Amino acid sequence: MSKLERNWQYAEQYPGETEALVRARRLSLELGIEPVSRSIGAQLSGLAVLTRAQAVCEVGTGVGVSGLSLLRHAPEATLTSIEIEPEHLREARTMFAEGGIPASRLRAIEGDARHVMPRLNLASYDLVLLDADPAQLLEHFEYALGIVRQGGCIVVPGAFAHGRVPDPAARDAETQAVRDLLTLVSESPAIAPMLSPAGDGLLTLVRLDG
Ligand SMILES: C[S@@+](CC[C@H](N)C(=O)[O-])C[C@H]1O[C@@H](n2cnc3c(N)ncnc32)[C@H](O)[C@@H]1O
Repeated sequence: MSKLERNWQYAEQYPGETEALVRARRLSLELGIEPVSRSIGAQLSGLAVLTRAQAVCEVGTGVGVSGLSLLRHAPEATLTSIEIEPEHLREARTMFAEGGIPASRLRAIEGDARHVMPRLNLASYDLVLLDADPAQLLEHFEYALGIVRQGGCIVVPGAFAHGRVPDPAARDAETQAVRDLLTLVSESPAIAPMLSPAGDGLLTLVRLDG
């Protein structure tokens, strides 16, 4: 194992998780839903604190690993979580309830993010997580840009598309969609982008303009 791989592995194993997170992660893997990695979960928890999050939106609930992470250290925050698969959302509701998240802090919306996001209030979210279908990432990003407040963040796990983004030979549509987003935000004067090698890559975008 190279030094970089050892560093990465150490960072992934370092964060502690609550029992609820351990349970949700296990269920997620059993159901074949890829949850955010432990280090990304820890970064989501920290970002919710740093942005003083009160309103958080996530696209791609899964069974709740990212959502539980987002709410972990932000007791004031409520989560609007969008999921297209009813079965995933049903399991997630159970995981949130078992994790002690009261129903008042969770607005779980079943539906396609492309239909739900345009109905959300503009410039009113402190933090928006995009973790659904990579092929729809650019579309989700455009909506996210509309609903995040100035100084708030849009967070995109999977920014390396399973390691394919840095590989010039990888030219599939999903990889290309992530590359297109990386290029778009790096050229935008309205966004401060940060790309971390945590998990499968975590892209954090701070909205700068009014
Ligand atoms: C990678 S999993 C999310 C994992 C979750 N964020 C976690 O860390 O536990 C992606 C989820 O997005 C959902 N999804 C895919 N396309 C969607 C869409 N257009 N709108 C809403 N949800 C979608 C899938 O059903 C799946 O549950």
